[in-house]
Amino acid sequence: MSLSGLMFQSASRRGIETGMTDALALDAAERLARARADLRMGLPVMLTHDGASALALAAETATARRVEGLKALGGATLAITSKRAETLRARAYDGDLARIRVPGDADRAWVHATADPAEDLSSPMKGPFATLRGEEGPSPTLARAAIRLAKAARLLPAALLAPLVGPAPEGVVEVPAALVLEARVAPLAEVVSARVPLAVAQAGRVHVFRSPLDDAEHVAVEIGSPSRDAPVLARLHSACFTGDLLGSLKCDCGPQLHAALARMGAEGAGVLLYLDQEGRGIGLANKMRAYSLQDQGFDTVEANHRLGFEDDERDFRIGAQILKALGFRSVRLLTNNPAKVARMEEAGVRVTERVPLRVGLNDQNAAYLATKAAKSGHLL
Ligand SMILES: Nc1nc2c(ncn2[C@@H]2O[C@H](COP(=O)(O)OP(=O)(O)OP(=O)(O)O)[C@@H](O)[C@H]2O)c(=O)[nH]1
Ligand SMILES: [Zn+2]
Repeated sequence: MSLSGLMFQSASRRGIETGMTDALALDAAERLARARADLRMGLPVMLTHDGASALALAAETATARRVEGLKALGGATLAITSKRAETLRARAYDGDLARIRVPGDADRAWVHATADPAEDLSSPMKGPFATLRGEEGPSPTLARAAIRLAKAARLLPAALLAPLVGPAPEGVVEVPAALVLEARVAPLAEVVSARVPLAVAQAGRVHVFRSPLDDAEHVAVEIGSPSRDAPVLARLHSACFTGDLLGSLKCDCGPQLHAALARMGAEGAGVLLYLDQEGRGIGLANKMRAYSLQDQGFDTVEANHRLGFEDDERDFRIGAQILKALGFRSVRLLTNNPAKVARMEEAGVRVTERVPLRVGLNDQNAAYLATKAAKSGHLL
């Protein structure tokens, strides 16, 4: 019996009116949250589109039992991004993604090895891969939604799908693909703010923002009492656990974070957004996978691609939304990344000045910074 069926039955048995049943039904945000959590746990989700449905598992968390269960439904497909397909030399007929026909003898190890580039160099004999085109298998829309959910769950961007006829199996959450693919900016709301005196300025205040659509927690650090009527000195800093907390020498994040705060302290005013976008939006585990690939000789951009990600998976509209929520309309932006300036302007936050932030260059990160300059347009 489906989950919604269960809820309906227990509610009606107790004579509770329809209003209560409605109150128990999952809304769009809850469905997405359930789907992300379930994929992380290795559970399947049901995706629907245009009258067709598929069961989907994240390749990374799929257990042997569930892989076999999905294959038993007939015609299992592994959906990967076109970036990953390039590395695997698999033909991508669907633009941004490729649907690989899962061979009859493929097991969990095959699924993992196809999704995860960790062993690409040590076992290069993967494939050849037969990819689907057109009407074959689960539609590109279903496959795309499954990959998008895996990314949102901070897993490897690959999903195993099998066609499903009939209602959702017991306990499996049903999610329309359109819900996943609709490009929406998370509606952020401030949860709380409190005074935090900082080394760089006694007058510090930390604001915490959350969205009902995901598990992210973004922070704004306000220094002094910046005027809302003039451009504020601002930094959009993406979380970097290794650089910000551990003092990693592989990037320049830690020194940038501290230099930005110091400058705001010196000017007596500013706002630093600490955005929950670890690893340019791919999450810490995937960033560490990228680091392993970098130790095999790939640069920061190539490593992202081999994993199946774009160079940069961040959504800077989040930063713009927080600035606006705090009442700021224009900024002097501390960054070396022209894309950040462009994204702010597009999102309706005026950037009156780009303030360069050149700190933290060392022997270990020189190649990383050079790659960002050459491939991602960063200004040195
Ligand atoms: N995927 C990936 N992420 C990385 C790597 N090195 C650092 N990062 C992440 O890159 C992000 C850097 O963030 P920022 O410093 O805000 O952004 P930026 O694009 O470098 O721009 P500015 O610093 O403003 O010039 C952080 O989320 C880091 O965790 C890497 O090799 N791979
Ligand atoms: Zn970093």
